[in-house]
Amino acid sequence: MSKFKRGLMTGRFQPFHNGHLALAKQALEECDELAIVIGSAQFNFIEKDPFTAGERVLMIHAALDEAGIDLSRCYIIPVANDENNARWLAYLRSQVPPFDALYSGNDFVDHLARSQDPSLAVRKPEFAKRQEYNGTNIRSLIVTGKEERWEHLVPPAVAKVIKDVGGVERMKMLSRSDSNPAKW
Ligand SMILES: Nc1ncnc2c1ncn2[C@@H]1O[C@H](COP(=O)(O)OP(=O)(O)OP(=O)(O)O)[C@@H](O)[C@H]1O
Ligand SMILES: NC(=O)c1ccc[n+]([C@@H]2O[C@H](COP(=O)(O)O)[C@@H](O)[C@H]2O)c1
Repeated sequence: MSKFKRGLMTGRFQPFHNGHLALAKQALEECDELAIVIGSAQFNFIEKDPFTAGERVLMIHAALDEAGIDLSRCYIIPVANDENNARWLAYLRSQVPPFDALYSGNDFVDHLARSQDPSLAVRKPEFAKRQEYNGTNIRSLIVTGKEERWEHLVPPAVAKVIKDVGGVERMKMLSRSDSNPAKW
């Protein structure tokens, strides 16, 4: 029998990389089911958040499928941010199926969750190659580098989605100050 009925992991997944996949596998070893929450779902087409929530759903679904993970055990749920951090956990619970374990290596998320429900189990990931498997690093390599510098850091299915949606060109465009509203 699993330790938990349903785990939840949250992240922006810009893009979903090998570290995220490792965390999903770790959670699925301990939980019957896993909810993967796509946070900051309302943001897209900006440097830090280049992909839409829908594109991130495609990435995660394809990566789990490619890894041979039983998709019937997984829920992929985009959730827009709530401006009120003090009620974040209650807000999150209103958007997702019930969960009894939260998987997060983010200290801020850990702090918010524990302060709002001291009984919730918060599980830390065993970080996989944190310097390389890191969204900020991967976005920077996509913008400045060639395919061989970033492709091995994401599941092959994710690299395909990034290319299919024109993600590389989009990110290069967003990095140029004249085409990025955030830099106007
Ligand atoms: N290399 C990794 N191995 C295991 N878990 C990871 C790894 N990188 C991130 N995570 C975890 O995945 C979740 C979502 O992380 P997040 O989307 O912030 O990834 P990130 O790569 O740190 O992104 P960014 O650099 O874009 O902020 C968090 O709980 C985080 O701790
Ligand atoms: N107030 C909120 O809506 C709130 C608070 C904490 C985390 N989150 C989300 O949880 C996710 C976790 O953050 P990391 O991707 O940085 O681990 C983020 O996507 C963020 O959007 C949202």
